[in-house]
Amino acid sequence: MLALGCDHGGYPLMKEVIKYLEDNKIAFKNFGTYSEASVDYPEYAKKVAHAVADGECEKGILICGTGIGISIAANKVKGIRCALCGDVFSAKATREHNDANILAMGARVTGPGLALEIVKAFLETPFSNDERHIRRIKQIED
Ligand SMILES: O=C[C@H](O)[C@H](O)[C@H](O)COP(=O)(O)O
Repeated sequence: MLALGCDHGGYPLMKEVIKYLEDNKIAFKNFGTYSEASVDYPEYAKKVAHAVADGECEKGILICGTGIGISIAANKVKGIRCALCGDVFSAKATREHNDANILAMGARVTGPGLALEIVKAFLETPFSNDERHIRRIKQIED
C-alpha cells in the first residue's frame, strides 16, 4: 500500500499520479489534501510519514509546489528517508542506494510526463541490499 499526500500546490500533479496508480492497479491510501484550497504542507507530510514509519503503508509519495517543504517535514519523522526527485536517475538511485521510503516531487517544477516516469522508477526499483548502502543507512538511523 502506497501513502499519498500533497498540499494545494501539489494537488494538480497528485491528480495525475492518482490516475497513473489507478490505471496500473496500484493500491494507495490518499491522506489529502483534496483540492487547490490553500493548506499547510507539514500536516500532510506528517500523516504520510507516520503511515510509512508505523508500517501502515510500505512507501509514500508527497507533492507540494517545490517538493522541498514537504520533504523537509517528512524527514523529521524517525525512520523516514524521503527523497526529493526531479529526474529518473535520482529516483532509481535513491531506491538502490538509500532505500528511500517516500518520494517527494514539486508540481511547480516537474511536469506530469516526467513525474510519472519518476514515480514508475521509484516504485519499480528495489533496494540493492548492498553491504555499503546498508551500513550508511544504519549510520543515518544512528
Ligand atoms: O515548500 C513548500 C511548497 O512548495 C509549498 O507548496 C509552497 O510554499 C506553497 O506556496 P503558496 O502558499 O504560495 O501557494
